Amino acid sequence: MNFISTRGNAAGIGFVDTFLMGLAEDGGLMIPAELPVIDQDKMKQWERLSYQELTLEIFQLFTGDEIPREELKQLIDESYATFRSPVVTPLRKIRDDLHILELFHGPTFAFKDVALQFLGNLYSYVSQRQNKIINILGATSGDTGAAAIEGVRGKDGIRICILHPHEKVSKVQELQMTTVGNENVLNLAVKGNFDDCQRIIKELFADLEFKSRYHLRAINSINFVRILAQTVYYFYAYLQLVRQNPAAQISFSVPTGNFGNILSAFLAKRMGLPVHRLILATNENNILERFVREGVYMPDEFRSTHSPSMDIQVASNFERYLYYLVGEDSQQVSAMMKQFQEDGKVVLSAGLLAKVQSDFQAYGVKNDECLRMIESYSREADYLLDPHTACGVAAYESCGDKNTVTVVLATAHPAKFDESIRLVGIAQEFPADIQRLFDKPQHQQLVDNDKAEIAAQLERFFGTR
Ligand SMILES: Cc1ncc(COP(=O)(O)O)c(C=O)c1O
Ligand SMILES: N[C@@H](CCOP(=O)(O)O)C(=O)O
Repeated sequence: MNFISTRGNAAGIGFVDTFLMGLAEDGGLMIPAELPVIDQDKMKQWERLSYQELTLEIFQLFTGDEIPREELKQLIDESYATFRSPVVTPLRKIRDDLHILELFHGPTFAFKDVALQFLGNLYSYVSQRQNKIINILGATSGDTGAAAIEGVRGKDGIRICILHPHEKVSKVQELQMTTVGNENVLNLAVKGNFDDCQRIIKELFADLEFKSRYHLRAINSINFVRILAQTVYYFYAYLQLVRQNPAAQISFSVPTGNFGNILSAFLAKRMGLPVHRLILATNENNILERFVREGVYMPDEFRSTHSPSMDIQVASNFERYLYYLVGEDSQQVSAMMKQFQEDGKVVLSAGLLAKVQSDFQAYGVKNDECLRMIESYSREADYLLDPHTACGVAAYESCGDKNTVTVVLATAHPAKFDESIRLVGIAQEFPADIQRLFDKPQHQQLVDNDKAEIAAQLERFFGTR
């Protein structure tokens, strides 16, 4: 399959080169030149596949013959062997109308493991097969960083540097990233917020000379392979539910910050997955909710919330959605992104806004509402929600269709966000893998919110062999 940039200046690039490229060279984001369409017959054949088998089928549509099927299968099997659940992403029924898709059974207890265990193995594979230098640069609000580090720590030929916002991630997230003692890992704690971290790495990726000198690779969702790996769990959840009830109409409520998680759902739907409704759940950093409600995409004041991983204003994958919204017209996307750079906002026409509102329902969850959800689901359903999942549940409660089936994505284990859980008076026991982090030494460097200082750190870390 060929991949192109949302801004039109990269064309005819294969799967592996797209994976290595991360951000497109024209500053846009890579997407498939044409999305495959999966018909109902194919979907029926997929109904009884395991998670790993389904991943193989979906990935093969995108990798073509660039990765031999047996080798791809091995990469996938290795990636999901680290999960604590044999079905990888189990569904829990709360009520007839509500299921929770638990995406947190990977090594770092967050949904990011689903894609990043695979990306880590794929980087190793490409590094060995093509003798490529793999220097990974990423930004995190907490979960991507931990999962990416876990995916590559100690792997030959790979180094990773992760920027996280200092004192704006949870204690467990910080420990997961910074207690890793491997020499191929560098943690930079930036005196800023996640948007600052993401802006700086995007600027470094956009500096083509710097990017090529240090062989920079991406693990954030600017890398299309991240998005692709996340489409699988939508198919898997849907197929499990229609096997039990073939007439079910199925919706998803998706906690979203960088627009990656819900973009995967949107693409799955474009590929033929019969999704009834897509509910976009945000927190008080509600730029995406306002976009769906008013048709104006404009960052607001940054807020620290009980769901810190979604404390994001500028959503990386928004540009990919814009591309589909404007009918795959890369010139229009370029013009809109230029407008965003110059005026700090994108304003939609009434026609486009109507289209957005037919694609998504959106709801921004207030801090107190998030806590109320955690408390009431613990008391009434005996289910402990993490605060991000609680946003997904609150969004469903507010705008879901109770006569159909909605799947809320549980994007993290509650133990990762004990600071928020404790606020509702719930004491939880940590899984042993989390508890043991508290006894380990931490490795991180505090840096200013300054691109030049961070570039100098990268030169030191990636520049030596
Ligand atoms: C726990 C958790 N939930 C939800 C999200 C939102 O996912 P995305 O940014 O892909 O939309 C994130 C990260 O952003 C996260 O870490
Ligand atoms: N919530 C994310 C933010 C980065 O998003 P990504 O999907 O682009 O990696 C995190 O946990 O870091």
